[in-house]
Amino acid sequence: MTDSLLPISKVANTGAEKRALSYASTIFNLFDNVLSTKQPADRVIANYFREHKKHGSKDRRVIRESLFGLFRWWGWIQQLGNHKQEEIFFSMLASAAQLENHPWIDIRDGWLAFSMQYDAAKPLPIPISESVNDKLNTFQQFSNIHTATVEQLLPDWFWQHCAIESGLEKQLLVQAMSTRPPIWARAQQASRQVVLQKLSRDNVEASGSEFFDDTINLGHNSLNLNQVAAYTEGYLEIQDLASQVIGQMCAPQANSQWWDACSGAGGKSLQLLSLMQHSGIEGNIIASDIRTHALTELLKRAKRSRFNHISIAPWKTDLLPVKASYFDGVLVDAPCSCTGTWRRNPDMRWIDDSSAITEKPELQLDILQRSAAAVKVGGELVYATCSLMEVENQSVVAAFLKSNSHFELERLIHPFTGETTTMLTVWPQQADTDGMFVVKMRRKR
Ligand SMILES: C[S@@+](CC[C@H](N)C(=O)[O-])C[C@H]1O[C@@H](n2cnc3c(N)ncnc32)[C@H](O)[C@@H]1O
Repeated sequence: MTDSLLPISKVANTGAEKRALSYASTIFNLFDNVLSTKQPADRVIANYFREHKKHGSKDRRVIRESLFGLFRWWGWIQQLGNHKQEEIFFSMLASAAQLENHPWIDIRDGWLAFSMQYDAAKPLPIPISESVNDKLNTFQQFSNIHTATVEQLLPDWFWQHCAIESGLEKQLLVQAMSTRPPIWARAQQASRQVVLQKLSRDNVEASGSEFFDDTINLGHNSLNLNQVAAYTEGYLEIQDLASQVIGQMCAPQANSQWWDACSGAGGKSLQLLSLMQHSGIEGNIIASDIRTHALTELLKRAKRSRFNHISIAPWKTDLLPVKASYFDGVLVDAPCSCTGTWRRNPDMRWIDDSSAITEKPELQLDILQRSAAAVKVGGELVYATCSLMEVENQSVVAAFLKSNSHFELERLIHPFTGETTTMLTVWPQQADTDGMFVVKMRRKR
């Protein structure tokens, strides 16, 4: 990471102002690096902390949360002006801290004191409600930018590709996209009740979910999983609830043969194994990916969770790495724009552009076509993405079915809304999750 310096002329008079200046220059460095290199903020911040060991846990939290706050509200605060100008950057930091209701009021007020909005007679109100409309009002008053709108929190190119038309639905989506979802996980190798007891012994706050009987909600507290016995002993896997919907829609039968054609490090492969176990005898899973190191990680996770019926078959060429017409089920969890995971990575909505969406459908259709050859007659083909965009979802499936009339769509019941559909989108606002898309097709002949 190259050092990017905020030109600071302000002089700190109090301890809080000194800390505010010091945090501001670190956050500016990170923020400017993310924008200029277009590398994910998570990676930039992890590299920075690896190289700068001086920061304690509170520093790390202030820096991390403030950086993510800037990206979460960037659609509004970028209208304050050029972030490379000192007073403007302080205004941006103070706004983001206020919109996020950060608990470090002294730091926020330090930034406010150096900002172009500073007026000693007008302290910032705390806290503001979680409603995105209330936040918009507060921002408009603070900045005097009365043209700011709720939709601006997501980039224009997102709206150009998004099927949502109703104003209310848009608002609900932005409301969800402006907050972080809880950490969702799954119980495996034991009932949820047993896993919740194990978590409680380690003082980890957790609860069940009404939707699936193995889902666990770990809330918003940050966790060091290596100190959580339920995790190290393989009884707990972190997996967003929307992602869990995909395994649930696969609904693998006992003793069935599944191929996870884009397995990555195996989030869904492990879920499929766990579901098979629930329903009786564990079947077999073969996991494939073009990234062999992800498959190595998958084998480590499977070992920790004591799942034996899994093997790997990396894609080395475009030729099928597994037997043709053999599997009861094939899951294609295709590479995509990841717009459904923007709640956890708010930087991605500003460092990506529309090519993140428009470049993927050709590859998605190609992987789906090639993988379909592995499904046996009567077997199932599941296509999934963590995208919310029609061009990566419904359009890819329609193009596939047009030239593969031996497959037909199956009906699915949306687990959060009860709606029956053939093309199931999980929207983040439905159950406080990421966004996902899933379709199930059956091979007729
Ligand atoms: C959405 S991720 C999969 C996530 C994974 N299923 C999980 O649940 O953790 C998509 C995966 O597709 C893989 N991929 C990309 N291009 C591919 C290709 N041409 N063939 C097979 N896999 C590919 C990526 O390496 C990535 O791991």
